[in-house]
Amino acid sequence: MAAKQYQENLPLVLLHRLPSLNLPHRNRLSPHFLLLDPADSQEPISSFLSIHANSVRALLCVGYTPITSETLSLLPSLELIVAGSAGVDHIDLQECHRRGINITNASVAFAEDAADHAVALLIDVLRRVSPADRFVRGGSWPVMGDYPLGSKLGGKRVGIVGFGSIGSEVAKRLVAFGCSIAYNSRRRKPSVPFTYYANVGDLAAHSDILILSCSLTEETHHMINEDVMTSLGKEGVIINIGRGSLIDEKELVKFLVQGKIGGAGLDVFENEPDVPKELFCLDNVVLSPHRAVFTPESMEALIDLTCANLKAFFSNEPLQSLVQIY
Ligand SMILES: O=CC(=O)O
Repeated sequence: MAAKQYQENLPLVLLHRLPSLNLPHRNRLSPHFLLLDPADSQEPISSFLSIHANSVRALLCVGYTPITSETLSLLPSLELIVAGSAGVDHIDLQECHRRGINITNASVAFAEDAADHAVALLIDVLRRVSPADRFVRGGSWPVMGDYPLGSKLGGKRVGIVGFGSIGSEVAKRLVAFGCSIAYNSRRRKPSVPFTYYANVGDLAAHSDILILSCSLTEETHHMINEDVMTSLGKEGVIINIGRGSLIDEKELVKFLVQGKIGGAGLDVFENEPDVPKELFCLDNVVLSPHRAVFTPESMEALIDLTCANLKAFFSNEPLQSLVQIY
């Protein structure tokens, strides 16, 4: 197969995916690129890669398939990784930086849906939509009478951690709900009109709600710890659509079980798909299975972005969603 298409001069794109992951955009990509898929080959992956190693300049990473320094060392000609995810914590970024490999991600394709999901989790926690649904379905209404009041979203002080494309979509929505916004990110963004806190603990101390939409790095691992949750306070709510390990999850469970924070809406967890069982019986906690960014529409946007990045790369034009590596 490769030999035929090498002749057709299509640019080579290596697919990197766990065998369980499908490539929904295969039909859209294959007219323009020769997709080298180790899953199509009988060879073990290392010999497959060694055959193509020197020809592969671009790699398409499906889902969160890890890209380690070992994988990178098999691909000496690699110049570009197109990640099909917003987060790139499954990729060895420092090694990419050292090798001069660019990375693009999917945040811009996913931002609106991720932001919608963050707001959905938040409204659910504040207004107790999911537990109220269980109350009605479980037949408790006629027996127990009025359901306890939830609290209003408008007027809340929301601290957004990570103010990239997803964080700014969250802000846009919550401004419309009448919330006041502040944010924390690596550095202050001159074009953003909201109060900036360089320290996440200070942001928590000035917020009723923390929404996590930043990337997971060595610096942000467990950034939401005992001190930050204490600063957020007993009524405070945490929404996490970033990565589970942004929060010290054991500490979060303790704070929730002991009533030391007000609630949480969580789409991501430290050891997915395992979720701490202690959370299951808490009505002030809403859980979703790492689905914030996924809609049929966001998948279409991902395909468009993937094609655009690969076409730009092979025609020496600027990439559409280059990840800055610090
Ligand atoms: O979590 C989802 C993503 O990183 O795309």
